[in-house]
Amino acid sequence: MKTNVFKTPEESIQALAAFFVSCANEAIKKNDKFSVALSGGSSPKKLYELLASADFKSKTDWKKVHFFFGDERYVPHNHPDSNYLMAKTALFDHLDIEEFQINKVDTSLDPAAAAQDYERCVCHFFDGDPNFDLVLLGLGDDAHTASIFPHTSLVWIDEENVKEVYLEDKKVYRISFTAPLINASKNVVFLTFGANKADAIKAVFEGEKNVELYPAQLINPEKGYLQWFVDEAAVSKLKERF
Ligand SMILES: O=C1O[C@H](COP(=O)(O)O)[C@@H](O)[C@H](O)[C@H]1O
Repeated sequence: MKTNVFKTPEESIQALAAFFVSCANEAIKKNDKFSVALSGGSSPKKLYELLASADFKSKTDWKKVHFFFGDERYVPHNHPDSNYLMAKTALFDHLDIEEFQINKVDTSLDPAAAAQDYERCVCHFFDGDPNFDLVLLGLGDDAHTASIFPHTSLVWIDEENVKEVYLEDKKVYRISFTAPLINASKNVVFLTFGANKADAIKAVFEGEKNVELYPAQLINPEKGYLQWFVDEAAVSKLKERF
């Protein structure tokens, strides 16, 4: 595991955008395609906008990039909470790509069927043996990642790759990659910044091992490479400094 610490969120995002395109270029050179699972929430929006900017648009062959979603809110695709809509507005709309390159969760199905359908979609893309070139993740203030929230059934899933989860407190469903699918990836990257993430980072890095309470501790790619892109504020509570 490598932790990359930057002074500001902007510097973290800039470095992650550079890593994204180098990872894409390496995969395209080797396999003629690049598979990436995007994260949702608020943190990655600026990353997607940067990737869509003139500086980065020309740095990889976007026609060879296949986009998936590490988690999705169970809402229609035009709903303001939709991770797809955020990525579309910030990134897809600015790239010269085809619709088939964007693998979205079918939220018109019921939650369990949507998860099964997305599981099939992922398995089909990888001929039954999913291993993404890159999975982008965020970290919630409560140490959740993707939609693997504390004290939910998703923490303990070890068979399925994609699963629905009901969040009792928010009264909503989400569809999420499971930890085994994420851990089968070649590269896994957390983008986390801001002082509001300092307690969650401290718990994940230096807290007791308790995946039920801190689900992000589940992330440990078997053969892949785990990296964190963080700012100084996010790691300000750690005893061990980088
Ligand atoms: O709910 C979500 O939150 C996490 C963290 O999001 P952030 O808004 O605090 O950056 C994110 O990884 C996940 O994809 C998202 O759906």
